Amino acid sequence: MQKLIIEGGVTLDGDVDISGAKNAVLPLLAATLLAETPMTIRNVPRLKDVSTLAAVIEGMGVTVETDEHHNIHTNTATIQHFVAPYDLVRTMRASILVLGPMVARYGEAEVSLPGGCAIGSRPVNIHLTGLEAMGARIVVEEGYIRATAKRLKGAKIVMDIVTVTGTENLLMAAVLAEGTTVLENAAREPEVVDLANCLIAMGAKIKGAGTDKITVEGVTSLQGVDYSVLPDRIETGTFLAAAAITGGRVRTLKAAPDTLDAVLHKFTEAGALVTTGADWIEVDMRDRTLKAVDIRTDPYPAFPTDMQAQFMAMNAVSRGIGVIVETIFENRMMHVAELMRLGANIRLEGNTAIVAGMPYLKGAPVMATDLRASASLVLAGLAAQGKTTVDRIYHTDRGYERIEEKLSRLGARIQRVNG
Ligand SMILES: CC(=O)N[C@H]1[C@@H](OP(=O)(O)OP(=O)(O)OC[C@H]2O[C@@H](n3ccc(=O)[nH]c3=O)[C@H](O)[C@@H]2O)O[C@H](CO)[C@@H](O)[C@@H]1O
Ligand SMILES: C=C(OP(=O)(O)O)C(=O)O
Repeated sequence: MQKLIIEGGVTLDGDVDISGAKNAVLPLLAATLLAETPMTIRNVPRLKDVSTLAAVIEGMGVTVETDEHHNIHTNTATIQHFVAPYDLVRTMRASILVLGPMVARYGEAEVSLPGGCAIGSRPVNIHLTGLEAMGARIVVEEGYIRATAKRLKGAKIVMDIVTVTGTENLLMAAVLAEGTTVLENAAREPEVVDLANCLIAMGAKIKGAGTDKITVEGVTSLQGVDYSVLPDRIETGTFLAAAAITGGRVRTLKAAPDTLDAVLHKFTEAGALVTTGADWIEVDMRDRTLKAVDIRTDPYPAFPTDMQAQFMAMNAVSRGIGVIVETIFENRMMHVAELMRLGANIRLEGNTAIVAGMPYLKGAPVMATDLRASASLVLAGLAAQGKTTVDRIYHTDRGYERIEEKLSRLGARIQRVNG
């Protein structure tokens, strides 16, 4: 198993290129199932999750070619069957995203029930009731969701909870349904908008993406297009946090500043100098004091749960006390115990963490429990005195492309080792 070894205490300084967004490319790959002609997705990050979803659709018979320029080319003409198997789905819950497009276009789909994961139980009931409202017959047996429909029918769907992949799945189902679908209490995340923009380019009729009410007029077919993935706002935020936590300066290039308002506001509140251009963001923490901030996670445009752990690491070495409330996932505080192994002073009360900033952390062996927990441990390791070893970095590789190379170029002493 691979690990990251970090010698902390280096002030980071430099520019870093941001990759395409994991949470945008996954629904876009699923959307290629809707295309009757070949399709190209550009700015694809090289991530484990991308290869997993590519394997899911390839397993169905779709031709998937990845080139050396971060592009994926797909062709659904060769599709043979409609099953997303357990051994792939269990490694990545977002595989559920193939359900909506498959049942919409082919009238049947069989997707392993994703099950829970480290951060929460994460049910998919809203995906399923939404498809049922569109006329799909859903049967859950032997660990699989089997969905069938002659042709989906437009419906008014009010989602109980704001769900990102739920909104995306129902959006991809609605584009080929007969008649009008209205998705209420829809997720407003930039990745939902990116998917809608791609679907519109493919020929879909969608209004309201980016608001909580999305209206879709179904069409009978969609064509493949050439589409470039939105920059990853969470990778961006993580590298900016690396600047803040080491008292340095990092400029993230090929970024999308307008997707990060809530996060940038918190960097400013934490004492950083934040500057932006059309496609870059810089956090400068040199000669400034890092201050603890209060965070409450909520659906977009509020502060994202996927940046909560990284700000926890920042608070751990800041001046003052910061209160962090996680409202999206019931078990997304597993990094607390690991950060405490590095000397962080954190009191956990349910889904609230009270973090008292310490003058310094000290390196230690720690274990990643999930993707963003791993990012918080890397950040804490960059700030800590001495050596930190982060184990189980297969979590990191799900969502960060060559994190150690990108951080090394900013001056970090970090290396990936086997065993
Ligand atoms: C691939 C992807 O895009 N992943 C993101 C997506 O995950 P994902 O789409 O899985 O997260 P959701 O937005 O669906 O989850 C929000 C909350 O709704 C609950 N829920 C969801 C669906 C459902 O049918 N029933 C239900 O109860 C979940 O358990 C959770 O408590 O949004 C999350 C919240 O911003 C992010 O942390 C993830 O990085
Ligand atoms: C929770 C995350 O991803 P996923 O939904 O793919 O587990 C994440 O990106 O932080």
